[in-house]
Amino acid sequence: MAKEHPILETQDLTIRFGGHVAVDGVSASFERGSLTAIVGPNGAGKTTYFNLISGQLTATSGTVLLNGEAITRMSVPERTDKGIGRAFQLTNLFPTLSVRENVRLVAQAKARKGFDLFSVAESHVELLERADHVLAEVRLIDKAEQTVAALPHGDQRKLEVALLIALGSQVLMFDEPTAGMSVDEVPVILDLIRKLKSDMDRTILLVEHKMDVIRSLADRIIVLHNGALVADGEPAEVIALPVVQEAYLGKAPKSSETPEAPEAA
Ligand SMILES: Nc1ncnc2c1ncn2[C@@H]1O[C@H](COP(=O)(O)OP(=O)(O)OP(=O)(O)O)[C@@H](O)[C@H]1O
Repeated sequence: MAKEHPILETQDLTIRFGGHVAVDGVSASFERGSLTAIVGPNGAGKTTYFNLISGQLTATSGTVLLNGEAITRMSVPERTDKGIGRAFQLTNLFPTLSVRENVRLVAQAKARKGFDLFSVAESHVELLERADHVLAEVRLIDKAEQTVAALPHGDQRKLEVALLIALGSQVLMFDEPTAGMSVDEVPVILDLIRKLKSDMDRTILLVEHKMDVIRSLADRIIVLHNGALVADGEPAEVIALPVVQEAYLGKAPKSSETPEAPEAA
């Protein structure tokens, strides 16, 4: 049997801004159902790497593959259609409509896009059922009737994730998902991310600075430094590396220690 492609892969992915190489030959592959945290000091290239995957930026060289298909030159909407879901970038919430209607409208738009002569258009009831299924998945079903404008911030974020799922996102990307959240909203969103992985087998990429968040969620950590991938492995193994200790805990590596990765690129 042919080997299954990793759901997402970057091969020698590079972007230059003038003379500055912000992402420098990053090769990494992501298995279905995995949760990978991408870490590194400020300016390491984490958000730029995200932008290259989701399409906000186009690589100078290298390739992004989704299910084995090159998406490197595709626009953001094309990548979204293919299954890349970047969280908290949606501006198309309808604040005066209910939570359920918001999800239904996205499910409907998605169904229309996939419509062809041989497919059967889904009925309104089927779309509502689909919407409720997604809302149950993100633990927002009990708020289905509420208008979006009345939702607390944490629930609006859940709804945004629901919309990505309704759009068919296979890879969910979170760039500092707890930034700007109140203390009681943080566990809500962390719990959601955990459930997306464990209950729904989604593939999750997370840019995060907070080590406690990373420890509690990630099953793999990738470290970027000056745009390059310098470490890639299990959380405990990677966190113990001098390069990570230095960047996150302010501990300078001893001169005898070389910041080598278990699986350096
Ligand atoms: N559009 C751009 N034009 C020029 N330089 C850019 C652009 N986007 C990013 N950079 C530069 O690329 C480098 C990587 O930036 P990036 O925002 O990806 O880092 P980061 O690891 O996400 O940092 P932080 O943790 O502070 O968010 C930085 O030096 C930044 O100034």
